Amino acid sequence: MDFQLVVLTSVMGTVAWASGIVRDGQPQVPKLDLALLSLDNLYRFLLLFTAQYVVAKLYRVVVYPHFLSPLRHLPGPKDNHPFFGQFIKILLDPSPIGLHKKWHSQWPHAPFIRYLGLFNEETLIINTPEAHKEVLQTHCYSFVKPSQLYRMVGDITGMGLLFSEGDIHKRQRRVLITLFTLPALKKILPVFQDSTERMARFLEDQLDQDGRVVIDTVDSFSKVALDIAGKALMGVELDSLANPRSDLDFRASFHRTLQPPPLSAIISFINTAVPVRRWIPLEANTGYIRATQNLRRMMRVVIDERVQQYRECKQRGDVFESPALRGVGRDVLTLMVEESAASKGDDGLGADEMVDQVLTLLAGGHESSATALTWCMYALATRPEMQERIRGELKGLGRGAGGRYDYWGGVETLPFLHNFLREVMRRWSPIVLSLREPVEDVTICGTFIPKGTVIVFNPSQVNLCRAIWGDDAEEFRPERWETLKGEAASPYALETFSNGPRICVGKSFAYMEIKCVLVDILTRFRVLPTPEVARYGLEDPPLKNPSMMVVPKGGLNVVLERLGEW
Ligand code: HEM
Repeated sequence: MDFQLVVLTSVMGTVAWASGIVRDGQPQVPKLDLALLSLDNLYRFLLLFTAQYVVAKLYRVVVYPHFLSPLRHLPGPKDNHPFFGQFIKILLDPSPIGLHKKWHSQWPHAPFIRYLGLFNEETLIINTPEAHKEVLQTHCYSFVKPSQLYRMVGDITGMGLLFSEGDIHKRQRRVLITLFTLPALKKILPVFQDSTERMARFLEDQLDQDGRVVIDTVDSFSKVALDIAGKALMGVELDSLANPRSDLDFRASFHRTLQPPPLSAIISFINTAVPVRRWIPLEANTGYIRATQNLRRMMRVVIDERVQQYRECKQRGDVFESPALRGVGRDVLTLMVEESAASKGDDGLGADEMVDQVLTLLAGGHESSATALTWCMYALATRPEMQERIRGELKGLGRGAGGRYDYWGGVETLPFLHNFLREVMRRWSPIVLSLREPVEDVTICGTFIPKGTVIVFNPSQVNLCRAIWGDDAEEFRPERWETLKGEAASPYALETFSNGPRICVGKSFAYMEIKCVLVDILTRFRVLPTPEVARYGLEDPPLKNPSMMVVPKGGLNVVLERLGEW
């Protein structure tokens, strides 16, 4: 914005200077010179531009945040770098949420904590349940996702539900929410069960002579969750998807975008603050761009085929089933195509919109569910008594046809399993943060927030708050969910899936997926810590930073051991 404004005023200044509107400080009759594009005028322009740009930046970086901003008195760290604020400290911290947590413990009751980001950009962290409620629910549509957030993941998702705003968001949400209702999930469940059973059989095949296998949970569950998502969201075997014009198949492209190599992750981190993506010719960056373009092309092929197959099937008067899921169940894309075909007026989704939506669901759901599964495995490996408790609950359930547990009347109702999972979600919220900015000046919990201020929504800020969860907030204690009291009983005390009109659309889908995986693992294997994990004990392993997910640095290995009869 500053840049455009300064260019405009510099052009106007150059014209005025060159054509003699102002000379010796006196206004003159303008005399337009046809040779405006001369070298002299270029020097004049550069002079005016540099002078004005430096003044504008000094104002933004030094004067406004330190002396004029109405937010400058809010609580927050003051040990800022003169130009980079807390940016470098956040980047170099051992945890992506470490400094946020530290500031929260210093100011637990402040609705917002203010810190300065890159070039001293003022940033507010939502800090209390009340402030979360106001931003995410009461004033939800007074806030939008800022361009920084789009630059984090928008290359992958496009303008799907995650980034649409206002009436477009409400319309898309109406369509997508129907795909995650209980009847829809019941159609999707067999696809999950099919996939998780195949995963368990695959793991059994990997066991050594002692009946053991070591798995890197981060890597393995990322693959498992992507397989499940491929089937459950798109009705395809991901290994069958490739782009003939690229050496990266779907899986590799997805991996390249969501788990980038370190330099690529750093470029992505910088790109959220300053849009440098287009200008960096390094392979670490161009590889990322190629991978995102590749994903979109492959997705478009799948969707065009699905729409075509659906139309042909309807013309024949048959019930449509995705070819890869015949006799198994339904996938979200098919439900989306059916819903769009049946919808009246403008509610249906076009093919481009479907590409955005499916990639949004895939990006929104895959890595977050995989990360939650990693933390489940970590919790189980370090707390064997909890494995036994879940097995004990499963023992009480009967098995139906094909040896499968009844899900809705059985697995879904197991209290300890549910509390275990809720505690995993609280203790290790997979998502590091999301962003908002107000589209107009707003006052939230008595704090005046000017339009355009960057607002950070970090679920762990309330999930781990001692004032809400007690002095043992950092402990992993599923039992706490049996008797929630006071503020902990409020839905705003747990922000892992957000709240309000933009609450995660895939929350029940994620719970169902994770429970299916846990059941298949815990009924076949004992989960044991590797010596490295045993060394961490009940302390968290080191975390990856920068990262969009709260995930162990360099992976996290556990041992799966054949269980035998139990
Ligand atoms: C453990 C797993 C998951 C976690 C922790 C999680 C967390 C979240 C959070 C915090 C948001 C709010 C983001 C924001 O407002 O900026 C969100 C939104 C969203 N999530 Fe999830 N999610 C999970 C699984 C899923 C799954 C499985 C899907 C899809 C299949 C999904 C799809 C979405 C979508 C589409 C949105 C945008 C909703 C909207 O803006 O209306 N998520 N999720």
